[in-house]
Amino acid sequence: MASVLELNDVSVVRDGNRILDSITWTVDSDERWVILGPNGAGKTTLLSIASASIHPSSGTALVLGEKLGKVDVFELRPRIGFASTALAKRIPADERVVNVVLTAAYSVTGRWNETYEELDVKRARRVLAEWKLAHLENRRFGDLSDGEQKRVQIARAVMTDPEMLLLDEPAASLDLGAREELLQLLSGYASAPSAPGMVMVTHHVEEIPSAFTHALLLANGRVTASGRISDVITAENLGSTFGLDLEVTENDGRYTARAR
Ligand SMILES: Nc1ncnc2c1ncn2[C@@H]1O[C@H](COP(=O)(O)OP(=O)(O)OP(=O)(O)O)[C@@H](O)[C@H]1O
Repeated sequence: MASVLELNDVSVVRDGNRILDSITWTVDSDERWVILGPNGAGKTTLLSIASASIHPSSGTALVLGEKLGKVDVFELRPRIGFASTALAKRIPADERVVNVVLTAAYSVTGRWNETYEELDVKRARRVLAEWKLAHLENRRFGDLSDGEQKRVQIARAVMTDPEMLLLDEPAASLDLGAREELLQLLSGYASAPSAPGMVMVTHHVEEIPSAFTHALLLANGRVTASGRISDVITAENLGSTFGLDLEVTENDGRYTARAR
């Protein structure tokens, strides 16, 4: 299986602080990873490397086989699907949902020209249907609920058939129904053989979609555990990562955690 991400001894230093410290990590195209860790652990910074948004201060990072620092990131980034709240904030509130998704094919937010290929429009509609958004295609993005907006962001991220999909806290701020609906859709997407390598950052084990295969735990910029999800999401590993005495349970690939 080809690797979509290969980090070797990667560190990121900002203002003299080592916010990522000697990370060595490989994501293969048939793996779906979740990253968990306390606030400030470095999760978003790690996704910034994976999305070719920043370069390591030291170490080497191969993204889709291309070495950061040696590759034109403007050619690399369109091959990566990325959904995050920071990106969503750049979507104009009055943009129609279908255009939010469609403009991904042109790597812009905000509709900028009226001549889209019919094929792209068809694909945007198919993706909207897959993410249960077809009935909202003509609504303004800013008028959607949080749950609907999150699904639109992911639909936009998968519109271009990315070779790697990165999701930064896709279920944050969702109510129980919206979270469960999103997790079901993510699980369905992740279990398709054609799905790309995936990495999702979350704060809660309850937000891990059941089809996810691997987990990486981070604390203070360092990896505290990584590997197959059932080996990593344990009371011992999460307890030492979060500095808590925890009880962790698993049921059909879904996890819960509580302080003891
Ligand atoms: N450009 C920067 N300059 C200085 N410090 C930074 C910079 N970017 C991030 N940091 C710091 O690095 C640490 C890791 O930040 P990061 O956002 O990656 O953590 P996180 O695990 O995603 O946190 P959260 O769970 O709160 O979103 C934080 O202490 C943050 O303040």
